[in-house]
Amino acid sequence: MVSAPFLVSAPGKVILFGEHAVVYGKPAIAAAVSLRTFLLTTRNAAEFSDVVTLEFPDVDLQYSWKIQSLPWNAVPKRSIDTVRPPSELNTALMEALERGLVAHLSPLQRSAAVAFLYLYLCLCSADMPGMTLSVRSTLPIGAGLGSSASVSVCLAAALCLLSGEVSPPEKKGEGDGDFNAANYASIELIDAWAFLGERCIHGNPSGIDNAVASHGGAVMYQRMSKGNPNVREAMRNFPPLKLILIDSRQPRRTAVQVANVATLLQNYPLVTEPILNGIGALTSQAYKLLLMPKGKCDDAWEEQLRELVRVNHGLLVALGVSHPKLEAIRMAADELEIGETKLTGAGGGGCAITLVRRDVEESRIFELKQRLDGHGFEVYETSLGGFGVGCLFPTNSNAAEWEEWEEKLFSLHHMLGLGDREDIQKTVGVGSIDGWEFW
Ligand SMILES: Nc1ncnc2c1ncn2[C@@H]1O[C@H](COP(=O)(O)OP(=O)(O)OP(=O)(O)O)[C@@H](O)[C@H]1O
Ligand SMILES: C[C@@](O)(CCO)CC(=O)[O-]
Ligand SMILES: [Mg+2]
Repeated sequence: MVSAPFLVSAPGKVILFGEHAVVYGKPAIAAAVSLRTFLLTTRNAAEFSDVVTLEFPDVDLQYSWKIQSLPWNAVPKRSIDTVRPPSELNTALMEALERGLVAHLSPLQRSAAVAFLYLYLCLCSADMPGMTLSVRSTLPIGAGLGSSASVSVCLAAALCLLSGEVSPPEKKGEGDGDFNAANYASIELIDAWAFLGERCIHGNPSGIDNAVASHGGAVMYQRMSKGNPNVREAMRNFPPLKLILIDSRQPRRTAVQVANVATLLQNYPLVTEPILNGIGALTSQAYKLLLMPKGKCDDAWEEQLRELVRVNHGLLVALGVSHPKLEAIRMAADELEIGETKLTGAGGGGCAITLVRRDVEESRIFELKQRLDGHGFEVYETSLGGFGVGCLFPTNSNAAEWEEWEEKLFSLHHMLGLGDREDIQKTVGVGSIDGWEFW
């Protein structure tokens, strides 16, 4: 059990191949991005010791609940011989939460508040002191980069730390290499709780987004049925890919896009199943390509990868999850012969990625960026495959910085503009403050 204040952080992700099909048990490939969510947990002052406060300034939400008035009676009893939470939400608890506690909030705010309350009630107890949990993200919200999963992972990590379900990361010992069994168990537990947060936010998640946000790096992920453990293959020697990440700035909700594909599958199973199988098959091909030793990543290799990007996007269009703005991005990149483009994440708006040909001159990339900017789209600079969930505690040596970034992160109570985002990344970014520890 740790005491506040402390900070946790988790990354967003880019899905390179396989979104939507991954919900139906097909493989998908995703990597962590350098844009991240940060969650600060602080102890409330004495006059607020009986409330838990949630501050989600990115979605304009600040709300306090009296701890004693929360529906503790509806919380399912945990089985004493299982550490991991069940993978299904408890219906009685969900009903108790949605009945009155969050009814007045907008859908954007409500799903995040429900995720928080669900995890808080399951992981904490009615006698916990009053706390404030403040969340800020440098990820665009609802744009396909896994903002919901990075929030869920941060909530799960903070609440697991508060309740003592996980301990802060252990320093890796000599001979441990990258692996430490206790840290691995902690990440698995945070991931499992975050999956329930994702369920609160978008109904039927595959689990790939929270897996990447908690473990970091790049993974091939496959959801298994009938209680079998999901496949999560870390892809360690992920080749450096030249990607442009573009946000169409068309808002959409993953829950809606996933539900639309479910309806298509229900109405036209004979048509939709082969599309999902096709996405699964092309992802398996891409997986083999991405595992090739560096020496074999020649022009032909690159060409095949780009082809798979193009086919993947075509199949997503067939599923009905593209958007005219995403098509405009794809057409601009096609016209300038920059590479192949696909939507990433749930689609219906949000982001696209262009896998850039290695031989393209910088001037053409510059022109693409200018055209996209003219359409009001936003181009992100990000690197792939970074750290997963981590935490930072104030120490004597970082006390001065602690105050500086706390101010930077949490005093800006408005939606992030690009300037703010870059500023925050630079100031608080993992790697720029000493003391961040990763499980
Ligand atoms: N910074 C944030 N503060 C509070 N809530 C957030 C924040 N970021 C995301 N959320 C929650 O996540 C929801 C958006 O999640 P959604 O799954 O629709 O999109 P995404 O995760 O950005 O994209 P994708 O799932 O395609 O990767 C919001 O409605 C909100 O509930
Ligand atoms: C659309 C989807 O496949 C990816 C969202 O990032 C949904 C999921 O896997 O949970
Ligand atoms: Mg999401």
